[in-house]
Amino acid sequence: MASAGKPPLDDSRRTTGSPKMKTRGVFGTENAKDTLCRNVTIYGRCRYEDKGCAFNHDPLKVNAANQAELNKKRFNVDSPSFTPSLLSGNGTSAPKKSTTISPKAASAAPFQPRVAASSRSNTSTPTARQEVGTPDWTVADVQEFVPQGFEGAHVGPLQGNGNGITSPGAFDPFVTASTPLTAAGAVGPVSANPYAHDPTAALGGGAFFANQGGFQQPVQYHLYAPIGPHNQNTLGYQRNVHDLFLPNDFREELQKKAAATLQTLPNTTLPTQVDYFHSLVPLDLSHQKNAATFGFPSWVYKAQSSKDGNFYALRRLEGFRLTNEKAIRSVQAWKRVCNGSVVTVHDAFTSRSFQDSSLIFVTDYHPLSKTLAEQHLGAGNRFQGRQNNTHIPEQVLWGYMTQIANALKSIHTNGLAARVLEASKVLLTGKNRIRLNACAILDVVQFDSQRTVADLQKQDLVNFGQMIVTLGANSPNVMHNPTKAMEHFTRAYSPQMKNSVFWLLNGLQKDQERTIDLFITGISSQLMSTFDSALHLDDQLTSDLSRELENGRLVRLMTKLNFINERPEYEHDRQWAENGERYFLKIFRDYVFHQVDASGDAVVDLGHVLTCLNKLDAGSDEKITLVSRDEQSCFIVSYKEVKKALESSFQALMKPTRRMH
Ligand SMILES: Nc1ncnc2c1ncn2[C@@H]1O[C@H](COP(=O)(O)OP(=O)(O)OP(=O)(O)O)[C@@H](O)[C@H]1O
Repeated sequence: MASAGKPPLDDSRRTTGSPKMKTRGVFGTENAKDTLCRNVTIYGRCRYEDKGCAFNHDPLKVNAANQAELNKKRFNVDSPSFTPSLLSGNGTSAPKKSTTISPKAASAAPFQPRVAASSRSNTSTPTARQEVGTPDWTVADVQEFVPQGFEGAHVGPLQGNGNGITSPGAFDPFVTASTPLTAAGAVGPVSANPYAHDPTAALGGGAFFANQGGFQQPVQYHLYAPIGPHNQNTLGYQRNVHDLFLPNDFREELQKKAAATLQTLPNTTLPTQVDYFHSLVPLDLSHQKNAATFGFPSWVYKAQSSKDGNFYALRRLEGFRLTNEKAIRSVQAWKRVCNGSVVTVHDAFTSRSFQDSSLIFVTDYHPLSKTLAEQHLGAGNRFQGRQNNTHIPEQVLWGYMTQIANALKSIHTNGLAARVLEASKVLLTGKNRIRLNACAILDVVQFDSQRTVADLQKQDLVNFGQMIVTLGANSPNVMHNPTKAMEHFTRAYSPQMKNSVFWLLNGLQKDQERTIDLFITGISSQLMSTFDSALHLDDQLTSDLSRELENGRLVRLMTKLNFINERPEYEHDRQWAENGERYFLKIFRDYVFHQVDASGDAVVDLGHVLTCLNKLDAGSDEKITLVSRDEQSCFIVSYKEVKKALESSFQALMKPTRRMH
């Protein structure tokens, strides 16, 4: 039942008493007469109007004073509902808008779900809902109110997951808010988020996470599910809808990457600006400080550049103090390393934006990439029992070796050494596609090291070998016992692979010259096979791309049509009127999109649409019969004529003087 002090709802669904309903009854019955009945807002009328409903049923009568009062209570960025619940839970005051909400947050359209509005109803600003929220307060929205996990953080007990871990609506970029959430709050692909265990740890760990449960809305992948006739049921010349677009998994992968790239964290306590970067999003899967690789704890963020608008990965070395200016200049040489197997380095600078002295490296950002350690050695796994370190097939390992050899060739040719060659610093950016990451860092941090480049390059080869053995054994610590590690490797892989790795491991021996060039010569047959795979992939991508080619053309054509059709400012223009020469463009639109079948049902046939648009684009001589909606006019026109009308109408539209008459 609707709780006291609120308008009753017509819809029986509403009577089940959503938890939000209880929080929304802020109007006392004494001012009910000044309050527009919610049923009027939602359904246009109220069944209880004559049965004692105390609320106002005439929108015009809602007095202005009340309106002003309501406007004052409108939801805005300062409203508590925007306060991350973990912060408020900790008694931390709501961060100020100016310091916490990035400029991007306001315009982050893809992540501004309508359901964000429903989260408002969960907090102390519900009054705005009825009057302000009508445009997005559709009946369809009514049911879904607030994701459970999010609500729990405010008003209810914490949500528990199957592992006994409580998650107060922890931020998860891929949890949809538009789909009704389960009790665990997880729908759709869920990325591992360490902070879901312990949100406060994020604050201490340098990665300043804010609780944004239910804020993000992923792309609705299911809308593209390839349901349709199977190929064997169709004739050779027939096409399925999904034959016309990118393959599903590839499209989904690209969309996920785009979503990850555009992801923002509006209420984060990370700095709003780090030099010329803004909109920081942490990428680390663990909040534990680890200084093993660089001698300083490092944190990785995605950020957008205000110089060029592109997204970059920022690696921050916490607590680093630059003592020698020359050190940071060594990054210049790394900027020249342009290689498909190395994450490109763009810049390095020191920063105090994190309230300490930090060193920041700017590199390319590769959305949704994992490290090889995460992929094969179980690093970053939230649940120990879930480690799934499967044996890496020999062909895949050769692929990795080829790519690393390619990277080292380029680095060594530039007179540099990778220095960091470990599984946690190699990024997997696509299927079996890897890139060396974080190479330039030790050149700055250990600038004063006495080792020569030649020496460091030799060390690279040894590190390379050790990494392959570690990956082959699927065990991060296998190199603690090299003999056992090699025994295992010999059992699992071919003699050629074993010999290559053995050669690398002995890179420091003085008796023989060992360079990356020699190694590449030694594995040439494998290079050919990797090269061939790359060519196949290239062919595949070219063919996938060509499927999309036509779509862009047709979108442009449809855009043109829509620019012209039914422009309100031309309503009384004879050129556009019922007898005007452009009138049939409007009817053509009906012909393409609004046909009905014999029983009056809409014809939803993509094939028909594509055929018509293609013929229009080509200006075919084929004639079609266009009948007006009132069936009073009938035109027999060729596509060629429609095309001519489309072009001239569009040109007319483009002329600025057109509206002077
Ligand atoms: N350039 C980048 N583009 C996209 N993601 C990246 C980039 N660099 C690192 N990452 C991601 O950031 C996360 C943290 O990277 P990092 O190199 O710190 O690895 P790590 O596993 O945390 O290692 P460590 O424990 O040594 O800090 C990883 O999940 C990695 O995939």
